[in-house]
Amino acid sequence: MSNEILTPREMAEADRLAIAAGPFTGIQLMRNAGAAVAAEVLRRWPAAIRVHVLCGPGNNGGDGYVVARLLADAGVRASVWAEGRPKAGSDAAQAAAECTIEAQPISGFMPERGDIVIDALYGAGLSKPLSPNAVSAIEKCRDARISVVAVDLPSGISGETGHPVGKEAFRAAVTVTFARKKPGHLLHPGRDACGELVVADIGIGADTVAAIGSKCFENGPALWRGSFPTPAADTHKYRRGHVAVFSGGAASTGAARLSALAAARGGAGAVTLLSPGNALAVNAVHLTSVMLRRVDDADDARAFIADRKPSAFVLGPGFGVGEALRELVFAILETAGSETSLVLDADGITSFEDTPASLFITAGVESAATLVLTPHVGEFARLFPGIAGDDALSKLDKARQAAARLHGVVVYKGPDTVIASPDGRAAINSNGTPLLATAGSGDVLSGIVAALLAQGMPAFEAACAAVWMHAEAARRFGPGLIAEDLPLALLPVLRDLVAEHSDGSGGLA
Ligand SMILES: NC(=O)C1=CN([C@@H]2O[C@H](COP(=O)(O)OP(=O)(O)OC[C@H]3O[C@@H](n4cnc5c(N)ncnc54)[C@H](O)[C@@H]3O)[C@@H](O)[C@H]2O)[C@@H](O)CC1
Ligand SMILES: [K+]
Repeated sequence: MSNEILTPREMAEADRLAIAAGPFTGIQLMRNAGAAVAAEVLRRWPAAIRVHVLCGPGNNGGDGYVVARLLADAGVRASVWAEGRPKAGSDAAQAAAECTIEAQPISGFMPERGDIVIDALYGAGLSKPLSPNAVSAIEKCRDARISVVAVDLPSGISGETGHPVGKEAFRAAVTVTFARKKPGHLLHPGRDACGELVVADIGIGADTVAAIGSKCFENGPALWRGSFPTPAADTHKYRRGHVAVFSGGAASTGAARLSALAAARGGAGAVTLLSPGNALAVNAVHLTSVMLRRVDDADDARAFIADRKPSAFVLGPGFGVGEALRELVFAILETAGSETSLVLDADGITSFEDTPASLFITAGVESAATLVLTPHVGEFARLFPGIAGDDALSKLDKARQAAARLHGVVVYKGPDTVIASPDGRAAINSNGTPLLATAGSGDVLSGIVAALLAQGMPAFEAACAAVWMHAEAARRFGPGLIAEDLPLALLPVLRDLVAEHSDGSGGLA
């Protein structure tokens, strides 16, 4: 796998293991890193005349000295501006000694429009806010609209959280990182600060990375294609899974129908809309292949479960917050069985704002149905206020802690959706698009998750696949997208996934 994400600490451990295993020593890895950055600069700006390299005191600065030396060797006018000096005897000190360009104090750095700047001030070792000189360098780059190439990470951004450690951070056009992406490259606002992200191979092997045992991945088909459902030739509709979606009352039925349609497009063999009596008529006029059944309360839900044995439920979209919803959740978790799943979204989450422990305890019982929760930032804070308010935690940490507390999968939505499983696995989604910021898009996502669960995909993989497909569908559809378009926009995405499954060509990365 090459989709593991390493925290800065895990990356330092991978460096250590790689150096211990050989063949590369620390300085050789640093030379490889610097060479990768210099090659990227020369490839993108073959006519670059003047390049400024900002070098910090640690190994990030060490990479910078290598870049400066190689660019000068290639005939570029390279200058070096240093903040602090590498510690004697360190790899960075050796890289600085091999660079014959005289380092000048960073306070004198003054780029001009058209220059290129290499930001090699701080990377994985950033431990405090940037100095006034470093902040001033950022401002000079911004004012002169300089193209910045960040080494490993834009200085000022935490590789762990993606948040600035102080108030300021570089905004790069390109960031070249090494071996694997770090959370800070994919979590906002770090993702935007990176510009285009390039992952360079510097000689740290896949087996070394595997030995680290990271349980965090970048979301994409490589993560879940092995369990993606493809209907067998002898299948029938109920073997492809039966999804049940709860409708709200007469004035709020649309959200549930969006979920239901998405569940059908997502491959569920049968979908039933469970509607209160007062909304049956309005639902009936809008449904064709989706079945309709009257369910007014938890007793009706239990009867439906005993009678039809659905494989996955969606509850929350447009339903209304309150006791009626909570009773349905308990009815499903307690009676549907551990082979079934419940996707709890929107009002389904908010309904537990005052009594979250009751949800966590019920979901934690071994025989309970599997729970997948899909909160956006506001809903997340309602259910997990302590976790949400802890500024030291990254979005990744927050989702993981929430999943452990919930005993279920958490899809913490946003432009950088994080999917976390109670077993510690997590994925950061990177194909998100602002096109999805449209009413009803979350209802569609819930329906896709349920469709994949109903077809037997494990909960973490189903949630990851649904998040990726949802965004991919929106991207391919493009501007003008509304939630109603999304179920149909899934078709080309599904077509490629299924084709890839059957011919093994790996058409989607
Ligand atoms: N062998 C290795 O370990 C490799 C490391 N690489 C590079 O090494 C980097 C990590 O190196 P380091 O761990 O030395 O960390 P950094 O180079 O990011 O910074 C560490 C140094 O900066 C100081 N510092 C941190 N924040 C500061 C601030 N805001 N103001 C002033 N000083 C500050 C620290 O006290 C320490 O001296 C990676 O980002 C990557 O660029 C690459 O060369 C690949 C190989
Ligand atoms: K940097």
